Amino acid sequence: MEAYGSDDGGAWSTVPARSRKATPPSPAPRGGGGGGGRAPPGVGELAEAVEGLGIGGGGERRLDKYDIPVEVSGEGAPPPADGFEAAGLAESVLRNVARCGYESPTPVQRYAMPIAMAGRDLMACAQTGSGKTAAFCLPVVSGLVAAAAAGGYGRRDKGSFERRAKPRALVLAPTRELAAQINDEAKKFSFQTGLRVVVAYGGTPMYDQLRDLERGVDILVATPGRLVDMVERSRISLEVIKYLVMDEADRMLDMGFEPQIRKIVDMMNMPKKSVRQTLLFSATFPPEIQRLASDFLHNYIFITVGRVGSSTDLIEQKIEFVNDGEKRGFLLELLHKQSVGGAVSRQPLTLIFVETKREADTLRYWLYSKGFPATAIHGDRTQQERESALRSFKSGATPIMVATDVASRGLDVPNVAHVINYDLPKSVEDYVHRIGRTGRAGKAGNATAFFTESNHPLAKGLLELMTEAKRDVPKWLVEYADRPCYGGSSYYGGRGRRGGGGFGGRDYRRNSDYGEGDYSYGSSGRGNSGGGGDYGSGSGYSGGGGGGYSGGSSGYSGGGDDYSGGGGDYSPGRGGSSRGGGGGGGGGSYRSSAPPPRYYPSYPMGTADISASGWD
Ligand SMILES: Nc1ncnc2c1ncn2[C@@H]1O[C@H](COP(=O)(O)OP(=O)(O)OP(=O)(O)O)[C@@H](O)[C@H]1O
Repeated sequence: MEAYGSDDGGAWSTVPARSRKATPPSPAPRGGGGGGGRAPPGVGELAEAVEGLGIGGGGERRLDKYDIPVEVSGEGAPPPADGFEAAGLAESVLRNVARCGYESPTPVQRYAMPIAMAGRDLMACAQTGSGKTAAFCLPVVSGLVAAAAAGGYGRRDKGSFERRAKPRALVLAPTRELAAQINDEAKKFSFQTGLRVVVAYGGTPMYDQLRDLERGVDILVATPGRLVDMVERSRISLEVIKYLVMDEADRMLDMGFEPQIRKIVDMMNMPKKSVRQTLLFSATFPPEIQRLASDFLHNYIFITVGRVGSSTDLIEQKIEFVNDGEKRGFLLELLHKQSVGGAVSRQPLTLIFVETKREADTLRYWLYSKGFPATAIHGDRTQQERESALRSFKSGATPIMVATDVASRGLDVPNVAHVINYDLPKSVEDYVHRIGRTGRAGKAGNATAFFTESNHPLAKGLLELMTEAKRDVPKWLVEYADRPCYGGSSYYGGRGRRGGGGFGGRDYRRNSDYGEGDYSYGSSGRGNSGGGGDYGSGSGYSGGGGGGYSGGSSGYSGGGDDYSGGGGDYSPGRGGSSRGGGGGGGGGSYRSSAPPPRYYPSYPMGTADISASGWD
């Protein structure tokens, strides 16, 4: 295992060697005490590590770093489009693309748009921050515009006597904030097309959303709980749905959400899969979830854009071994070091993930007491507080946000400079999504994780992920990964019930004799081209060749820590699998005329937006 390099520099290749006050203990069997006398973090120890971060510096897009292997499987897939025009988007939609400042499509957009425009079902796996939202929104908007022009669907009923709204496109998302974000994007792409986009999610009074629906709807963006509620009250009918989209589809189909999704798709009068068009997108697609998902798809095409098993190269990742009692000290050091001009209140946008809602509040108050402008987002806060926290973070008024997994997926906050996994998640997939809140749309980002003894079951997955991302890996992580993990619940990342191997960036059908018409683009050859494994109950999936990372098992722990109640926000519940791995995409050849990223807010720092709640 010497190939993994030394411990000295930590995981960032840019970080200079530094001395540790104490080396992490050798992995011990569970219950063995763990920590082993590690000294508290010395002043300057992490600080040196942060030196290499480049947080706040520059922000130029690094688009030349990529070889983008692409794998397409399924029969009769149309070739990728070189530009938005070539994808055949309607004129009015092209104008909106230009208004957004998108000059050329991202890799996942190049491949996904022609497939969706050709009317085919699609399962698409591409890296965090690589433009998947536009990849599904643009063909849907364009398709509806074309159908309306051709008189295909007729016009929607505006203020009709029929009180039930009948959307033609339904986009499902796991959290309220993500639904709101997709709604904003879809509205931009629908500008001056005559289409109406409406959002429905829980946590807010239904009345306003119903009023909005009554004015007519073409594209409905919704969280599952609120949608079910509205359909059951006969306020929405799904009978003319032409497009069904699931963003974060692996989350939507894990054990937390699957029953609701089945109800929506199978029991609420939605046209059958051969009639509607179904598009599923995520950065992670574990094979067992792919298998479930295939129930909803008709003769679909699978694409994976980017290297199998990788997080994006744009994110510098570092993993620090800490004892539980040391976390706050380490965190303080990181934050002090990245303070702008030494003022603790002046911070680049930093997202700190913790395990529980209670911890999110505790840490937020503690940081605040130390002078750091911090807010928090989690499922126990009211929707108003959640939205206020996100706004305050986005604007930079409170540049530190402490979050549970409710913020781990999909949220696109420009210029998040640093994601800190104060508590590591239960699965490598969640880790991939969390760190994906930085390093988006071709910009660089940084991620730091605090690894404790109890994270032992995650070691193997993390090791493989970081190796795939060509990051230096500390020796202690290799040792943890090599050791059997006694007593670790299978739910926590290690190889467990579903077996190891694979990450979900590869079409599970290729393990059977399906696969005709498959083709691959690009270089690398890692992961994508290797021999398939076998998927089957109990045996798991062993993904392709050298690079496909394995690790992660699965399980469902019940009782998610962050279910936000009423209205369909997601309950992490750790359902589904923990085999993760970013599927690809990202970077590539796209450019934007958007202004360069601004890492520091330009208003006076430390002036947190204090609302009635006292914090947000
Ligand atoms: N063609 C493009 N040119 C420039 N910027 C783009 C382009 N397409 C998307 N973007 C920008 O890239 C950012 C990330 O896009 P998006 O949120 O769709 O990523 P994603 O792949 O859905 O990420 P995640 O997996 O985290 O949900 C957004 O700010 C979006 O505006």
